[in-house]
Amino acid sequence: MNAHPYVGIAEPIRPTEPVVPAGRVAEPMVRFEGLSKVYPAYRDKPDVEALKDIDFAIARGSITGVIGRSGAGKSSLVRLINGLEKPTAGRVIVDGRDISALRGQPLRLAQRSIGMIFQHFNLLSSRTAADNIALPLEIAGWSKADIRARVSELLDLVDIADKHDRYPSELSGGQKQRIGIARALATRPNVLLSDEATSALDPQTTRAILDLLANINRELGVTIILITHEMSVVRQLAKEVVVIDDGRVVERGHVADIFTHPRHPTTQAFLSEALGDAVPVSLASRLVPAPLSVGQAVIRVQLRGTDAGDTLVARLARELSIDVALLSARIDEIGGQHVGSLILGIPGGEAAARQTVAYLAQHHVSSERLGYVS
Ligand SMILES: Nc1ncnc2c1ncn2[C@@H]1O[C@H](COP(=O)(O)OP(=O)(O)OP(=O)(O)O)[C@@H](O)[C@H]1O
Repeated sequence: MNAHPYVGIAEPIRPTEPVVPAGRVAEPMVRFEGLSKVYPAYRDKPDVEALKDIDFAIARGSITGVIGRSGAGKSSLVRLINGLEKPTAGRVIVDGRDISALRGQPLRLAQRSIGMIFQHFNLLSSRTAADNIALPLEIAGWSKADIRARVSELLDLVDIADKHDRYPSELSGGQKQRIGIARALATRPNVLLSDEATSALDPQTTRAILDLLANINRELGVTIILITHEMSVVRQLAKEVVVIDDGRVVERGHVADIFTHPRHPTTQAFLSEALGDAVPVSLASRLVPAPLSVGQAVIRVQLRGTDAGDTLVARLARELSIDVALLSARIDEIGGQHVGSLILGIPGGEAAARQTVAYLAQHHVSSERLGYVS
């Protein structure tokens, strides 16, 4: 029997050894308990501690983003959730069952209740869209008539009913990912693991796929775990976020809280990248480190969860009587709070620059002197 991770089954699996008594509403969909993963030394390569002491839970029906840089341990976490890897220590409980303890047929059955979507779609090029979606149903032994009905339902769900007979080579990236999503959902899994599923798509298609995933979560109640290195994906879709760095969970909580008040340097770096904190090239080329007799001090203001972002510059200018120049601005809203960065030009010499920095600090807004321009 084929053991592709995306393959599902027709009926809900009956747990053989439930860890938690049935009916416990609060039981999360996925729970990591003291989870560690070490890949043993190989030839001249030392041991790799890919995951260290992971302890957190993912609520049923939630959409959780797991974000981290390359090598942080995201793929290892995915492989531990769907039982393709065994933990070195600890365990992973999925839907009440310790998946890390399952082997053979019970493991294959459990894997079928976890849908997977991939960055490069992993469709079979020799099969049409409909036949790709049908594959897990064929493996699960559905009848031809049931498969036909279910495939047609799924094509409607992902909104590409007209592509039924098309081959992957005839489809766009977004359409291929829709097929991937339909295939992952074919057998009604409880959990959908998305492993960088939008990383190969353009921003507009990404948006459409994320909207589709949001609808699926809302309508089918499937728990979605989004593995990504892109903060924008987490921000658009997830309510909860887990930041992994060097195999450890370094921050975790509501997306709005974490991204408006990032504490760990990795989270701060994700935010800066997403918001484009970089100084515009035309400004950077004119910046000098020492004050000029005539010119402006250039100050970068970090808006992190302040609700006063929209009036801050106006108030600063009015209250300090300074002709503040707005040299660059990037403001976004996360959970109703302003997040972004402004680059201000402050004329009036050192005294005005110091006053500005003090004013911002008084209002709990952090700032940084970038230099001076004439
Ligand atoms: N099968 C393996 N054998 C040995 N080391 C591995 C194996 N798989 C992953 N690693 C190592 O474990 C660490 C975590 O890798 P992992 O692929 O989980 O990270 P990731 O966050 O998914 O990275 P990426 O975004 O680049 O895929 C890395 O140092 C990686 O080299």
